[in-house]
Amino acid sequence: MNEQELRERIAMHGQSIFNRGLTAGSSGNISVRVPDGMLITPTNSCLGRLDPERISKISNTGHLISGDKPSKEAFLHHSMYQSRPDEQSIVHLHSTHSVAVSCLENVDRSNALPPITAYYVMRVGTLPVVPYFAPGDERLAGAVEQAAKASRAVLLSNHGPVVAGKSLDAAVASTEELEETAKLFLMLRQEKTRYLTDADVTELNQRFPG
Ligand SMILES: O=C(O)[C@@H](O)C(=O)COP(=O)(O)O
Ligand SMILES: [Zn+2]
Repeated sequence: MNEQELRERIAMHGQSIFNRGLTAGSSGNISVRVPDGMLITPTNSCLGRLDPERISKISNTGHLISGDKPSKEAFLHHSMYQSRPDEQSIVHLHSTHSVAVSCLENVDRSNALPPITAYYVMRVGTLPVVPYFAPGDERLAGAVEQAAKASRAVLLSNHGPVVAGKSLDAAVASTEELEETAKLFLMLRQEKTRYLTDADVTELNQRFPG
């Protein structure tokens, strides 16, 4: 996809995400790598009403090349790309059930969600939880960079998910699957539940690597 097509696809996904209530107001941000840096949604923009021409383009050193002022989380996207050189896109949302899990006191901070379904294991895998810092706090960079070495998805405490993918479509699909699994996890909290076993997870990772 060329840069113009990527801009249009960011706007298309933003609108779809917003229209389905997966993030509200001006929350969330989306980025895609381009050869000379990244495209990222402007700060305070509503994902449902993005203008492809105004999407920010920033260099690999963090300088604005064109478009509106970038998301305040651009540094966080940059850190995640550093940890995951094969990933091409990152999505951060305030999707309700994922945010709810990020607020639980006794969540497993090495992996917030159990393997409930095969598709979750294939699309997300593990979900380390990063300590709380205010949005835009640069201390998030180091924490996310470290956590993302082992997982394409991280959960920011009392905030929400950040998910990388090998394409924009893949990053969006993984973020949606994470949200559905967070919802199932919360629905099943009072129920005796059979999660997938370690052997099931190993088999899935062998059958569907990457
Ligand atoms: O929660 C926040 O403030 C940010 O993480 C966010 O979701 C939206 O920030 P901008 O991308 O700067 O609009
Ligand atoms: Zn946020």
